Amino acid sequence: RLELKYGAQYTGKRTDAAMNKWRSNRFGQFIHWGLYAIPGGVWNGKTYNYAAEFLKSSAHISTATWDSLMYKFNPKKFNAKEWAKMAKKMGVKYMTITTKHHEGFCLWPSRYTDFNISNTPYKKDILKEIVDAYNAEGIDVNFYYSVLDWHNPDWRYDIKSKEDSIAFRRYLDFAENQLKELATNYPTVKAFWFDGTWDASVKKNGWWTLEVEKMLKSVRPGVIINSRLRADDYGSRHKDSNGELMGDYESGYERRLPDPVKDIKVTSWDWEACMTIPENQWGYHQDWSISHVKSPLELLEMLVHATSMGGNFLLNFGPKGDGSIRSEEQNIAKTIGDWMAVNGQVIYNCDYAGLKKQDWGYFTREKGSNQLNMVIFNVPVSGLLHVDVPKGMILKKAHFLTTPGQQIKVEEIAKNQYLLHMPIKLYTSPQVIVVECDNGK
Ligand SMILES: C#C[C@@H]1N[C@@H](C)[C@@H](O)[C@H]1O
Repeated sequence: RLELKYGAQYTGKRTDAAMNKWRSNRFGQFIHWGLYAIPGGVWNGKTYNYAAEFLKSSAHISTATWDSLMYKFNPKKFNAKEWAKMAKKMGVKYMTITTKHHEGFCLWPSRYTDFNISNTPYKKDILKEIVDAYNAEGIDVNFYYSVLDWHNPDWRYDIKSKEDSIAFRRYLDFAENQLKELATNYPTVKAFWFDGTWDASVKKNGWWTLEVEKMLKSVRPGVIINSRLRADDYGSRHKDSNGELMGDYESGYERRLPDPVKDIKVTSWDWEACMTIPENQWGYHQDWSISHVKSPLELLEMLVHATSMGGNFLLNFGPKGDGSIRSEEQNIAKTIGDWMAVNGQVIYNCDYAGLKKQDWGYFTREKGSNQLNMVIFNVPVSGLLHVDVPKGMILKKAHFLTTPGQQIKVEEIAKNQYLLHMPIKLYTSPQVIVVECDNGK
């Protein structure tokens, strides 16, 4: 093992109340909103297919031109309470919002840069409106913060000279001041979601990433930090040079999920996957016909998949520049919310059940419960659901979550092997079967 000054500060899962709440939340809404929402992936009449929040670089727009978008940011259709109500109905328990994305524009009236909401026609502290509206709906709010900052002249992609080092040190002080400002002025914030930390300049300053983690945890005790902030003494990210996870949960799953067999080890630490609805658009893009757009059922399966492996699922929304939510996103929120209203108990406060993955779908288990949840996406033509159980576990009774009075036949076919007999019919939404187990302990 290497002696590290800036490596993991602890091993194993945090078990304090704040982390237990973060874990039990399971389902979150990501919101990417900034100046990039105004052009929405189109510049001078040309549509750029790459992620809309990267339009400045895709269309080779100068910083001066891009930054002047600030004078156009005036979301007339913005209504924080409507956003929060939609999120509540979708069934999310937390929301992570981009306080500052790579463009450097701040949704809050930061005292450390003029490139912020107070200098837009909107003027008001829009971040506070959003935090208050979501908190009022009982939804926890987390802050996304990009360390990468295209606006700040002290930002550096690498440190190649004394001048770079002096400038970047100024930048790190600026960023730390902004983070302290966010943690101080928005006291209900529950977690910080760092991004834009992949460049050599940050990897060469692992000390700063630990200093920021410690500062935030002292300003806001219990606050949760993602692994993406962290670099160790040797520039190793997410996991330190001894292979230990840094921060409080792994946040490397971006637009992908761990494999239920090959990546089963993720069940031993906390993690979160963040997901776009189109293939790769985080900020609002005017034209979603340029790529596949995931259906509500595809996204619902990803949520269940994440829960089944002990992870959180953060589904992204990209509000328009006028503050409205596009109809496709509203429809997805409604469809997922309708399912969650009936079946949310197999997601919230649920975790990896410890059983072998089967083709028909996913197992989840509520913490401390002797009830096994089976979420079925692929009904076998035989109607027979195969279940391999760990030694000592006995499956007793089963029924659909929604019809507790109708038993489903549970047939033991061999040692630690069962078949559940599902009525053969057309199912048009994921089915949930709950199974009473005897864990033999
Ligand atoms: C690349 C990249 C960024 N990481 C995602 C979470 C989005 O913020 C995207 O712009």
